[in-house]
This record gives sequence, structure tokens and C-alpha cells, in this order.
Amino acid sequence: MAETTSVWIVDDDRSIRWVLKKALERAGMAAVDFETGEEALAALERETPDVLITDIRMPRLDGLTLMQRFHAQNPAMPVIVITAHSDLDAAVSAYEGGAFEYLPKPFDVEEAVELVRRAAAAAQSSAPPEARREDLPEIIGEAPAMQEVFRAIGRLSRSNITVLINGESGTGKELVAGSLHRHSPRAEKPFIALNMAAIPRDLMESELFGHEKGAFTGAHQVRRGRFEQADGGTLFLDEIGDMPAELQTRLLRVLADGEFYRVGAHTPMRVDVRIIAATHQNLEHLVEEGRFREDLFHRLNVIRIHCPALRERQADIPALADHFLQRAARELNVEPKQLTPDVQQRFRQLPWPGNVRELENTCRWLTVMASGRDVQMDDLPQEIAHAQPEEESAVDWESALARWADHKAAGQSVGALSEAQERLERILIEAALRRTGGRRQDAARLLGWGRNTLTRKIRDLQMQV
Ligand SMILES: Nc1ncnc2c1ncn2[C@@H]1O[C@H](COP(=O)(O)OP(=O)(O)OP(=O)(O)O)[C@@H](O)[C@H]1O
Repeated sequence: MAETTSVWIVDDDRSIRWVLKKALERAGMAAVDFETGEEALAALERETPDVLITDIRMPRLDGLTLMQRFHAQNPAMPVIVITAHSDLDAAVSAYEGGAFEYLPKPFDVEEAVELVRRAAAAAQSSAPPEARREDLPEIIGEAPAMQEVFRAIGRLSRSNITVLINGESGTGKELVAGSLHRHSPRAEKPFIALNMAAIPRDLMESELFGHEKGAFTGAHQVRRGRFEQADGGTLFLDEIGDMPAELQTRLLRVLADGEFYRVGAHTPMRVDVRIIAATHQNLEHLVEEGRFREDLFHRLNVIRIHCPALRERQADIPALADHFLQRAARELNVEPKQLTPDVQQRFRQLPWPGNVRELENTCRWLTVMASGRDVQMDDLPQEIAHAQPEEESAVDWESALARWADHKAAGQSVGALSEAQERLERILIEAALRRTGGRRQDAARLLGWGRNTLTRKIRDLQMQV
């Protein structure tokens, strides 16, 4: 995205406007706020924002009408509607106006910023293919754990197979799904992403399958659901673990026979959609607890890709940070910042619970806030300056191992594999015995071995325990 994203906020509540505007500006976007829908419409005569955020309940011109007027001029414009839960009915009736996202009140400001960013990015990626190609997000990753992901993308290219991606929030699951789509025979067809955790339950069904005119109060027109929109292409279902039981049943049916019913319809529709699902949860556990259908799990779990947490691939942190600093500088039209070596070192040690997304946000923040060209320790935001460095246990040992292997191979050393295996086993056995106070039975269980195997290993490795 070369240009700064421009966002308009329409709300009669001054404090909400203020909070949103500040947060969006801090995130490097240009925000303009309007107290009334009329003012926003007047401004629309002169220019158009990239994203519109509007409250639903406003005196005179309400948010839904405003949204319709904006969409009449630009049907693809992303609109984010702020709604209280009690207004959900009204939100449903707004469906015919075109696509929009919801921001349920009360909302978390960071969540709102993230939603805006996604909406802007999605609008861009639905631009004509020529315009899109240059902006393809690059997946950065040199660490061994990431190479696995690339290999999987490569192996799956030109295939239409169902894929389940797991990994913590912000690890790049959507990026990987997009890449799988672009390398598939469906590349020229739509890639539609839908986050189950972001949609109110009551709206999920019609969001996925669409609805007929008159299906429920406020359904004044037919609406195509995401399945229809994705026909011929790929539907990315993020946070699939949050899908309610009755929808799981319906999804299973579509996957089994390619047919579904719009809400309120009597005749089925046929679609050809590839499903890529993602989750940060352990679906096997959800199945055991009876919260996720086992048959659906097996249908989705054909091929699995794991997106590693950022702390498991510390080697990639400097390159990622550099990439995000460059991008933020381009967006804000300023000179790119650089991290000093001690800040780089600090970044490598942080736990990054929000993963790549958190690193990305931090880089954007630094681009706006750091005073000089070089980012110093003093420039770091509070939460990072005071965060506990990651424990040794979670260090990126695969990168270290890769360097060791490289060194061995370069020295023409023979037998590196058995040497590594021996050292690996030794370390794991020692850790398990330490943790269990030397009790072999328990240590064996931790290691996933029988007690006899552990005893034999200890003897073979001539370990002193
Ligand atoms: N390897 C990577 N290289 C470059 N950018 C990345 C990489 N991984 C993630 N990102 C960026 O980090 C942000 C978060 O990624 P993404 O939305 O794909 O994560 P996610 O796992 O789908 O998150 P969530 O589960 O919260 O939806 C995006 O802006 C994405 O472009």
C-alpha cells in the first residue's frame, strides 16, 4: 500500500470519534471525523475515503442510510458499522446495502484499528488483478520452521485440496491461505476470507449462505452469501473453532455434496469452493470435548500446515522488522527507521504473544514515534521496554541446529546425524528426569516412551543419572 489509508469516522458521540481518530493516526492512517451523516455526505462530493466507520444510531441520518448512500457511489467501499448488540436486527436489515463489517460496542480500540486495516487491505486485494499483482504481500521467513511452510505451499500448488492451517493469532495464517490460493488453479477466481470469531452468531448463517428476500425481518432483498461469492475460488474460514454447532452441520453438508440453501430458500444452490480453514485452537481437544464435530474435523484435516509462533523463529525477526519499517515509511512518506543492534537483540528475545502482527504494529508505531532515524532502546513503547525476555526454553533451537549442521557439512564431518540424535536424546532425557525429580516412570511418560526404553537409552548413552 503506497498511499496512506484514509478513514472517515461518523459518530455523534464526540469521545468515540476522538478515541478512534487518535488510534488510527497513531497507526499511521489519515482519519477525518464527522458529527453527522450529512456532513460526511457533503464531503463525499469532493473526495472518497478508503474506509468508512459509522455508528448506526444517529439523529436524522442514521448509519445504515449513510452506508447505502456511500455504497451507491462506490459499491466496493469497506464500511465498518459500530453497533450495540441490541441493534443487531438493524444491522441485519442493512445487509442489502452491500458488504460491511461490525464493530460491536463496547470495542477495543486496537481491535478497531486492526479491523480498519484489514478492511482496507481486503478492498485492495479485490482490485483488478493487474493492480493487485504488485501489492502481493510477501511472506518473509528464513528460519527452518518457516521453510516447512514454504515447502508445503510448494507441494500443494496446482492442487485444490482442503487445508487446515493452525498457529497462534498473528502468525500469518491468512497470508499463507492467500498464497495457497494464488498458487492454485483457482488463482484467477475470488479468494474470500471470513473470520468466524468476528461475526455475531445470529448473522453467521446468512453471511455464509446468503438469504432470500423476506427470509427474516429486514431481509428486503436477496443476498448472496460468501459461499456463492467464492464460487470457483477459495473460501478462507478463519477461527473455524468458533463456528457454532448448527453451522458446523451445515458446513459439513456443503463439503459433502457441494450444495446448500440460502436462508429461507427451498431449492439448493450448487457451488464449487475450495475450503481453507484456520484456527489457533487445538481442534482435537475441541472434538474430545464435544465442541467440534469429529466428522467435520476429519474433512478439514486433510492437509495441515502449522504457522510457527514468532518466538520459535527468532532468526526471522530482524528481516521482518526491516520489512515492516520500510513499509510503514512508504505508507507515511517518511525516511525508513533502522533498529540499533541492541534494539534488534531485544526484539529477538521478546516473547511476542501477538506474533508477526504485534511486530508489524510496533514497527508502525516506531515509524511515527521514534525521534531519530535510528531506533534506540529509549524509543521503545512501554510494554516492550518492560516485557520479560523470552525464557531460554523457547529459543529458536532449530536455527541454531541448522547452523551447526551447516558447519558440520562444510567441515565434511561424517556421522553428524547420529551425533545430533545422541545429543538431542541426552538433552531431552535430562530435562525429563530433572522435571520429575529422577522418577523414571514419570520421565518416560513425559518423553512418550515406555519405562524400559528409557532405561535402555540411559544405558546406551552411558548417562550418569
Ligand atoms: N511471514 C510473514 N512475512 C510478512 N508479513 C507477515 C508474515 N506473517 C504475518 N505477516 C503479517 O502479519 C499480519 C498478521 O498476519 P495474518 O493476518 O495472516 O495472521 P493470522 O494468523 O491469520 O492472524 P489471526 O489468526 O489473528 O487472524 C498481517 O499484516 C501479515 O501481512
